[in-house]
Amino acid sequence: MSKILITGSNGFIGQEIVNQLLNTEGDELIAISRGKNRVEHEKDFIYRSADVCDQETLEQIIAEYKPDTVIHTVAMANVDRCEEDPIECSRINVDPVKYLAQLAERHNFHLIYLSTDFVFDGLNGPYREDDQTRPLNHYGVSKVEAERCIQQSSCVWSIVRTILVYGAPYERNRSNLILWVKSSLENKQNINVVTDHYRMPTFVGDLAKACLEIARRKAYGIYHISSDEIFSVYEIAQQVADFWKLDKSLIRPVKSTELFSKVERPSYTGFNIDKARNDLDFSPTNLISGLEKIGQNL
Ligand SMILES: NC(=O)C1=CN([C@@H]2O[C@H](COP(=O)(O)OP(=O)(O)OC[C@H]3O[C@@H](n4cnc5c(N)ncnc54)[C@H](OP(=O)(O)O)[C@@H]3O)[C@@H](O)[C@H]2O)C=CC1
Ligand SMILES: Cc1cn([C@H]2C[C@H](O)[C@@H](COP(=O)(O)OP(=O)(O)O[C@H]3O[C@@H](C)C(=O)[C@@H](O)[C@H]3O)O2)c(=O)[nH]c1=O
Repeated sequence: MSKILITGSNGFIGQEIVNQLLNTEGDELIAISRGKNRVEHEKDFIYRSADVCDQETLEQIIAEYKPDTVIHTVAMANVDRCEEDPIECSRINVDPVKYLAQLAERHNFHLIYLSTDFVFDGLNGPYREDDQTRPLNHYGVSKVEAERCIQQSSCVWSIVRTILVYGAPYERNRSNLILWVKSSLENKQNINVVTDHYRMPTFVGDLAKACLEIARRKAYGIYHISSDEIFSVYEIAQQVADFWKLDKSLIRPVKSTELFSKVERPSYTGFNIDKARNDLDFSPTNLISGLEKIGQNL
């Protein structure tokens, strides 16, 4: 039996990984997040409320439970907040990763780190794993720095980059792009949606499955995990309206410069996912199937 420790287990992606891991046999789970545990499951698991910026506590937890793998999802993932407070962004997004890489060297575990398409500038997508990074904002800079800390260490590592993750969240009060569009249109609210951001949206179940496959297969290096369909965010909103038969006229097309005056985001990302297909048998959920799955879970 392998021991997998997940940081950020109360987060959108963390909760999905926790549930998938508990729903399959074979691995033992240790979960860490800041507050009280917010995942209830019929199967017991070890939960420790801890701040990953607290190095002493982190080392004590690693030394006590001796995980084989650590999946690190914790981040300040609000891009605007990262821009407003780059010091806090670096404290949460970089420092714990640097320390986890050192712990991975000392305690011999496989470190799996969640990263993003925002490491790229959006001028040459879809991107391959070895393409040159060039982040446009502080969030992206912090993720590149964290990636570099891992790559420069001698630990055993995987970096999982992903894009605009959506799905039915375990906690019903949590939102993401699809649920925001759906609920706004249901409530007859007008929304401004960008026509010049192109993404390959990622179904959260696919991402969690890929992280666990990487852990189980000991697949090392960088992995790009997303769908393989490129849409503008405006097209995604249109598809949501079509799928749930909502009023499309409430969706107002706008340019990103009208919406985001301070923080630049990459225009055209998307990933080449051949490596994940080959090494992990990764097979992405398309947007319509993702919407169907959300519909079944709401
Ligand atoms: N969501 C997306 O579309 C994408 C996400 N990613 C990456 O995936 C990862 C996970 O994202 P996501 O699940 O959406 O993020 P969330 O914000 O939903 O989850 C982050 C979790 O980390 C916890 N946390 C934050 N700071 C600390 C800390 N100091 N110590 C312990 N726990 C902490 C939070 O706890 P609490 O709830 O208690 O505050 C929260 O549960 C991130 O690394 C992000 O950069 C990459 C691309 C796209
Ligand atoms: C708030 C808002 C966003 N959008 C668009 C902008 C963007 O393309 C998309 C999602 O906007 P958000 O501000 O939620 O997220 P944003 O910060 O753009 O998205 C990112 O999240 C981080 C964590 C990542 O790592 C990325 O992969 C990425 O998907 O929706 C609108 O069109 N209208 C709006 O009112």
